[in-house]
Amino acid sequence: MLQIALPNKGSLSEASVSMLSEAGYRCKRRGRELVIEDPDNDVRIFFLRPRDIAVYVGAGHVHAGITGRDLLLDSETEAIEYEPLGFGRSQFRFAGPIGQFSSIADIEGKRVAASYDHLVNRFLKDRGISATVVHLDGAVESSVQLGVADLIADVVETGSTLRAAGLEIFGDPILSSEAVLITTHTHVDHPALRVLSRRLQGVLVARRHVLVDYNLKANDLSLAVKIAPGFESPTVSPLADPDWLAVRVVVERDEVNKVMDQLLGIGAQGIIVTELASSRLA
Ligand SMILES: Nc1ncnc2c1ncn2[C@@H]1O[C@H](COP(=O)(O)OP(=O)(O)OP(=O)(O)O)[C@@H](O)[C@H]1O
Ligand SMILES: O=P(O)(O)OC[C@H]1O[C@H](OP(=O)(O)OP(=O)(O)O)[C@H](O)[C@@H]1O
Ligand SMILES: [Mg+2]
Repeated sequence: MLQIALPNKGSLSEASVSMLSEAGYRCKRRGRELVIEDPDNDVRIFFLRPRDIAVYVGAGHVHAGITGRDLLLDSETEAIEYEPLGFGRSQFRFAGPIGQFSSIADIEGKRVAASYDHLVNRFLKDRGISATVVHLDGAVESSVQLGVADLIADVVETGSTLRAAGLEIFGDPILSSEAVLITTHTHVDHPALRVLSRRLQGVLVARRHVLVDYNLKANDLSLAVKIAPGFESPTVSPLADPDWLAVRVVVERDEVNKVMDQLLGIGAQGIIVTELASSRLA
């Protein structure tokens, strides 16, 4: 039975459950259940603190998990990134009071507040900078105002928490993070992990694409295929009127409005867009 760990709270929690549900696993909690059995898929799901997931997976007791790349790297365990999952994107960055820091070199000799101490210590060591990392559990942005640190290193998404604390980012990002599927070298070839990964990829591809249907004069088909070639080739069906065709094609979500404008430009009619629920396209 494949054992999977999901975040029980925090920014990645809801999105992890949604993604696994869309991939066909039973993982919606009715109350505060810590473990859910999914006998149909031969899977057991554990809800654990986001920071602890790499620890359990790294120790080999749980075969796989979803956590942030930043938490994985900070954990310094045996856990490895299996694949990125395209949500929970953030950057891990240094920030200080406005106007006081401009480059990483300015950190020398200063106190850096962080919850991700290993990540920060490694980054500074690699650059030959010595500084004191002050460990805090959260709300790191308040540490400068309250006098326990000169600057911080923390997760930044919109930047609004930083701004509210009178801080600004400086220097290169320490890390670009997102939710990742993790495992260990021991379990990397587990057949059920392969199935999980294929299903998650199916959800990811479906999220990135939409289905476009339209009618077109048969003579214009080659122009339409140039505009939207699809994964392999569009599906073309005859209409009752022999001069016209019905075309169905998969299009990247980000491109769909441009594609519809161009199809309209070559005379396509009745263009409609449909969401994909899941896929096995790639
Ligand atoms: N605002 C955010 N936007 C995107 N991802 C975030 C954000 N805040 C945290 N994360 C990501 O979520 C993970 C950490 O989860 P989070 O901070 O929500 O949980 P936590 O800190 O353990 O919980 P809590 O903050 O309640 O103690 C990290 O991988 C981080 O990159
Ligand atoms: O750039 P923003 O969109 O403002 O988001 C970043 C903030 O979100 C996270 O805090 P979280 O809610 O996890 O609280 P915590 O610091 O107590 O962990 C992170 O630690 C930052 O404080
Ligand atoms: Mg947090």
